[in-house]
Amino acid sequence: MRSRFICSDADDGIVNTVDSAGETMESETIQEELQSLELELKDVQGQISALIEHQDRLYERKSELKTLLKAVAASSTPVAASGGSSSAVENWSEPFEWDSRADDVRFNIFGISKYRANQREIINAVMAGRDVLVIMAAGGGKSLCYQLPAILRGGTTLVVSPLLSLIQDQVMGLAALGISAYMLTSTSGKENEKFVYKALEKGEDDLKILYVTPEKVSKSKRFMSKLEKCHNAGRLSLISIDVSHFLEAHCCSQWGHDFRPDYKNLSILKTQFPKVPVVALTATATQKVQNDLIEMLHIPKCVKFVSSVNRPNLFYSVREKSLVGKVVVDEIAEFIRESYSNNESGIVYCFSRKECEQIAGDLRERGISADYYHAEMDVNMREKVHMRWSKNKLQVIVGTVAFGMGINKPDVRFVIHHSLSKSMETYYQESGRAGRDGLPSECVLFFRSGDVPRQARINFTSSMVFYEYSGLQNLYDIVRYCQSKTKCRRSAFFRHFGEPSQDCNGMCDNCALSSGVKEVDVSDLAKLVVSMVQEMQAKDQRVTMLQLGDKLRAKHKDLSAELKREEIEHLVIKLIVDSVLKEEFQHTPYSTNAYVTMGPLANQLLQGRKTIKTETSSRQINKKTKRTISFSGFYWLDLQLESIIGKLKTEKYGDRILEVVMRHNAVSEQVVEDPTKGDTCKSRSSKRARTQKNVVLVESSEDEEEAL
Ligand SMILES: Nc1ncnc2c1ncn2[C@@H]1O[C@H](COP(=O)(O)OP(=O)(O)OP(=O)(O)O)[C@@H](O)[C@H]1O
Ligand SMILES: [Mg+2]
Repeated sequence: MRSRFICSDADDGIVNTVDSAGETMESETIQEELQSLELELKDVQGQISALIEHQDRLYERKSELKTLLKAVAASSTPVAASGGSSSAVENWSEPFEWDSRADDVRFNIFGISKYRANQREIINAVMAGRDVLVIMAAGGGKSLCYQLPAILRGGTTLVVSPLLSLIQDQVMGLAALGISAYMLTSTSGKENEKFVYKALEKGEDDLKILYVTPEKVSKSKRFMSKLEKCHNAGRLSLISIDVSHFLEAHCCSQWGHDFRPDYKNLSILKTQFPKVPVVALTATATQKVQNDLIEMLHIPKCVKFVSSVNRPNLFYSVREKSLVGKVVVDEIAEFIRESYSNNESGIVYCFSRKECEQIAGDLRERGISADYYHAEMDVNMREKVHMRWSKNKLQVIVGTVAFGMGINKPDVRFVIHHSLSKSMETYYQESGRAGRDGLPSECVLFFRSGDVPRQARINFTSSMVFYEYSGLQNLYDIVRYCQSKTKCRRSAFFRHFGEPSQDCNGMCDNCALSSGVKEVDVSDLAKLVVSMVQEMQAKDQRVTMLQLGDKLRAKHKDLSAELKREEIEHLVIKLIVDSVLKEEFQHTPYSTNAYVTMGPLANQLLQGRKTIKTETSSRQINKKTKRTISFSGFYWLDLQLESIIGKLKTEKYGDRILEVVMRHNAVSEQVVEDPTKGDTCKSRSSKRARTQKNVVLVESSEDEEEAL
């Protein structure tokens, strides 16, 4: 019988029981229990910190949603139509003494027959000497809002614009209209600089509009002293600041946005020239960013005009991206050939410079006139490609997102994303390069779950750690946009920009095509995935999304039969987006690895308190059907009709014309629906002709009766 005595170790209160045989059997079991306790404690502490982090996110999201709610409430009251931050409801739509002069300049100099939404009101507020903040969709017509007053007000208008290529575009465009517009930038040469400085100082030469970059204002003392002279002589009549791209490219997020340093110094313009009206313009800005902008530019009393972010003429769609690169390029080439065979201009955005060059070459091999454009190219080469494309000598430009910022081509008919963008904001801006002339255009995004970690990794280099959370949430917003097979694509933009939802008019794939989408409960499979991550985490093993998929299929042979790799990837990404799993990044000097770990809601799923459902769709977007449906909807034809035969005739004859077209469409659709009949290429060409004819514009002619 073994005697036992007890020694108590007062420090940590652990009681050691020691067998008289000197052997400490229990202590081993106690040690083991202690170890598993330590492990479990570690796990629980991990979960607690994850839950606290998740709680922080929820608080942030809650305050963000409250801001959105205020914005939505504000935008539904009349005063907010102009969003005036001034107390009194000012009516900028009433007649003003400059109306006839403004109409004359608008029509005879700019060749514009009528104002678009908000343009006249904005021009009136600027002419009345008010500071103005303009939020207007890409292609909405912001430039007219300061260029027209620049002519009416006399003196010199200073325009601060973010990008050299935008400035060149604008100066060229204005010079072509006979307006004396100049630029003062790193590339504008000594002669030009001499002329501009003399014109600022003396005022003898006609200097209507002067374009500079934000750097010029914040860095050049000489420039500011010349501008002072112009102001002191009473000739500085207006300051326009194009604040699109004022956010750091890497984090367009209302949580962690940061202004480009040179923009922060622009408040000097209002401080130095308090009486000169400032008009700030951008395509997108959430409520919070708007407030920060007003503060940054020192225009607290400005009148705010917030137009809808809606781009009714754009058809948004998401396509599944094949694992095989060649298949993706074939699909892109076929889409362009099928739908845009008349050399209509388009952009293909790629993830990296290498991909740009590869895809441009592949498209050329498939008979598409395409070339690439990225920041590493020699400047002249880049200019040449941009020029050829602008002059329609090149149909498709294949660029990285850097390209999007510099172009103003109004007739871009399609924007294709070969990979997903980094956020809803950037996707809105990049896709917004399409259809700036207001005519129907298409925005297609090729989505594959495997691209998500790549996008996340590339965006979150080590210097990005601070923005990691907000940047990730932004990336997950666009992943949700891509993964949904039922939610209207447009509504994702309204939600992101805090705007009440508007009717899509069938101008997105999820609205245009019959549903045929089913929800499937995949909670059991999700539990297998999460348990596998849990086991590996317990053994301190890290796993990437790809490795997880392979391990799962290796472990559950029965699964691998019916489950394709991309379906597992799709599920893992969905679990990450739903906070059941989490992406963690390990930054090394050479690369950033994205690992999958347990998320804050993992246990809810494992304990059966959460279900996971994915959407499967039997529907295939038949290119032709989609084209016919999307572009023959009454909405879009109505839109075209009005821009061709004007509002009055559309109201008078529009329905009858649409009826005729829809009747033709119905015929062409039957042919489209059963391509098996006869020789498809023959019927396709006759289909194309008919489809093309029906979608082609109804020419405006005096004898409308003829067209019926
Ligand atoms: N009232 C109008 N009627 C017809 N076309 C217009 C009108 N106003 C502007 N446009 C044209 O629409 C196109 C886009 O205008 P603009 O470049 O000013 O857009 P934007 O709002 O600056 O876009 P972004 O945000 O992309 O810079 C231009 O070709 C311009 O001439
Ligand atoms: Mg613009």
